[in-house]
Amino acid sequence: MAQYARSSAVAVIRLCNPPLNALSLAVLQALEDGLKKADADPSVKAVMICGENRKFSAGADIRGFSSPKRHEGALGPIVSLIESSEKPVVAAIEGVALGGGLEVALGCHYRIAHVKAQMGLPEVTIGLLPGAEGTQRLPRLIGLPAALDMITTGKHIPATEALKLGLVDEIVEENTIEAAIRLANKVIGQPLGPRRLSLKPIPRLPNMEAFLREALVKVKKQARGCLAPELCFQAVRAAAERPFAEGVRRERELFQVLLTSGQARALQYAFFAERAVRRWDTPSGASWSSAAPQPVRKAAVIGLGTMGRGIVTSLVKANIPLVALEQDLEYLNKGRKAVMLLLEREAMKMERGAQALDFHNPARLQFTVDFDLLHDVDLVIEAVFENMALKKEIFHKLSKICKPGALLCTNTSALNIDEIASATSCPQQVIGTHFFSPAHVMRLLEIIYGRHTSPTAIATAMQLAKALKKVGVVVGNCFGFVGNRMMFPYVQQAVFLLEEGSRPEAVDQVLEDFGFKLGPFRMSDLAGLDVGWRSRKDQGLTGPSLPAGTPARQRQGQRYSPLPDLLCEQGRFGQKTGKGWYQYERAGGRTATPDPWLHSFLSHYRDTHHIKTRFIDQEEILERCLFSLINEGFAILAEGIASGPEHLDVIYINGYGWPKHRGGPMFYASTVGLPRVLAKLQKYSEVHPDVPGLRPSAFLKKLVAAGNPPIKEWMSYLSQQSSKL
Ligand SMILES: CCCCCCCC/C=C\C=C\CC(=O)SCCNC(=O)CCNC(=O)[C@H](O)C(C)(C)COP(=O)(O)OP(=O)(O)OC[C@H]1O[C@@H](n2cnc3c(N)ncnc32)[C@H](O)[C@@H]1OP(=O)(O)O
Repeated sequence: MAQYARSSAVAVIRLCNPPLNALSLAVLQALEDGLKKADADPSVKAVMICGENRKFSAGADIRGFSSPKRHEGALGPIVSLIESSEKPVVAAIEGVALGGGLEVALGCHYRIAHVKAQMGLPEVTIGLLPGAEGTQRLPRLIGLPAALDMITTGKHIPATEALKLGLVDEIVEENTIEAAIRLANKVIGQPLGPRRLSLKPIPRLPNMEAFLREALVKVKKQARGCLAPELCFQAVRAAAERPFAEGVRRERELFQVLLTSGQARALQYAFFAERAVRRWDTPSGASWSSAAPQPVRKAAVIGLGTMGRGIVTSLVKANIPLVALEQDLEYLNKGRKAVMLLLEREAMKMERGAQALDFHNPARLQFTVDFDLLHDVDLVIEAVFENMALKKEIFHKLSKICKPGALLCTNTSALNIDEIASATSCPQQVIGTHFFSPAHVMRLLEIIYGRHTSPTAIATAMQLAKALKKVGVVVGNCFGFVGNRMMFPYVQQAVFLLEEGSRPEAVDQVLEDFGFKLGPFRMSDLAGLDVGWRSRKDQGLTGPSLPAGTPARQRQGQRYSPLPDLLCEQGRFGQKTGKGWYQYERAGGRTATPDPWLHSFLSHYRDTHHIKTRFIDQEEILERCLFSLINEGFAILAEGIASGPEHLDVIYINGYGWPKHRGGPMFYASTVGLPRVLAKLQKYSEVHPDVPGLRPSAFLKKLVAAGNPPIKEWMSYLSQQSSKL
């Protein structure tokens, strides 16, 4: 748990808890023992603390926070013990020093870091605050503005920036341990008072009050209902306003509030869920543990519309040489211009700028209309618009032109992977890679295997997600896959609520108050209403192929709302046309304002169809939208389309703006309680028997009958499945 050794007069304490030396209670005990041993040994003149395997520490063991043991006071006293040592203590930071790990380093009298090390206090991202006096020491070391920024955002900073901020005393490119031992020997006998952060005053700001006021407004705005950032702020404010010991007391109180909060549980669940989905498997037995990815040395993207441009940008940022293909020169030039603009912007955001991206080099990024140039690529991502015939034509061509073994990916958001693969002679190499817009920003990559997709293809797509710094989630093939399939009943309920008397702004408000970045109507306006309209026309739900005499508000005996189709017929496609569910300042404008035209259009529509309007309260809006989405999630799990609830949650958090502090839809259902979700669905389903999305799924009923088991046991109620959580 921690090794104790000697390098002449320097005692070396090495934290050991692979892979990242998380601070479990055992590690902390061993650290304390080591410090006491060094203190008691008169031949020890200085101490050096480092971590096993060139990693300092990723902080407190997050799994430990859900245990009933008391641990809130476990680390703070040890950090104080380090600081009060009469022998100089040097931290040798390699790899990561995060959370409690950095707090240990802050207790040390000197900090030396490897140039590639990363530091941060990311507790806020798991619903906590740095509870081992970090909120009190960091502002004393690097000043209030920088400390507040690090603590309320949880960002990791590289060693070079840490040096500029004064967080570390020195950075080294070679052996950090040797450099730290040298430093420890050098400072033996020097006064330690000035190195004890708890004794330092906070550097004053010209107008502390105004700074804190403005900072709080910013923190609250960014938090969007998440509690931890504001409590982090309060702890740092205590550092600015109170003596050290009082600040520590305040930090402990606030830490305790967060530790027992539902939000912390949700965020910690989300942390492990994101890691659990990396261990993918399929019902046919393919698995991450046995499938090896193939290398992607060169890739191609077909189609330079909005999605294709973002995908190209992502691949260039990941340093993958690339061919970008369009159907003709006009589209190619338009696409090239847009891609270059995106890349210029990305380069400006990066530390080493455009040089690092190297996108002006045709050997790294080539634009073409010539399909034959795809003959030597390892992977192709097709990103043309959602049309099965067009996609099949392209895949047929690809299977003839590409080299054997090349991975053929389709960026479809709903279409059948098997049908696309049927156009090729190599269906085992065909896979869905569903990116989310904007593709160079959004973290989610939904990876869809078809009936014939090989384990190697899945492993390669997962490897690609990692290279693109995205979260890959492997799911099965069905209409809309996981994300959009769960979205359909949610959006459908939102539209039905309008028919029954609500307004877009009222529905959006409820869901945005819940924590979504955008409510369903603002989101549809952003995505473009025409996208769904085209899909509904292709499905024969609207448009010229609709059989004459079809009732306006029914399709195949089920309730249907033609409202979105009617808006599209009016040319209201959302932001792009300046009008949709809202009105905008101009076509392409982003500021949504309620539209009186839409309100009277809705009244007229309700009159035409003799719909009695009623007042719909917030609870009904929230429950009908969310529970129908969750209900679809249970159906997806029962069908084996996803191998666990964590997959659905990771998809929703990273691709659909679901508030992370609520843990994802399935985790949320577990916190509401499955009996309650079931009872509400039953109630709404009785009122709306023609809406299948409200009919409780058999799996949900089974779990309720089984006594509402915890989320990690759900899958065991389906034959043979086990949870990865
Ligand atoms: C019982 C607890 C006693 C402690 C008492 C403390 C008392 C309170 C006082 C202080 C409170 C301090 C609060 C904290 O320190 S909270 C922790 C803050 N740290 C973090 O949030 C960092 C979390 N880790 C990461 O962000 C990443 O792991 C990173 C370090 C960036 C590395 O990323 P990557 O290279 O992608 O590796 P993985 O994420 O896959 O990690 C590898 C496995 O390690 C597990 N892991 C990582 N960090 C922790 C951790 N802090 N605790 C437990 N486990 C951790 C991770 O889950 C991976 O394992 P697996 O694949 O099995 O899930």
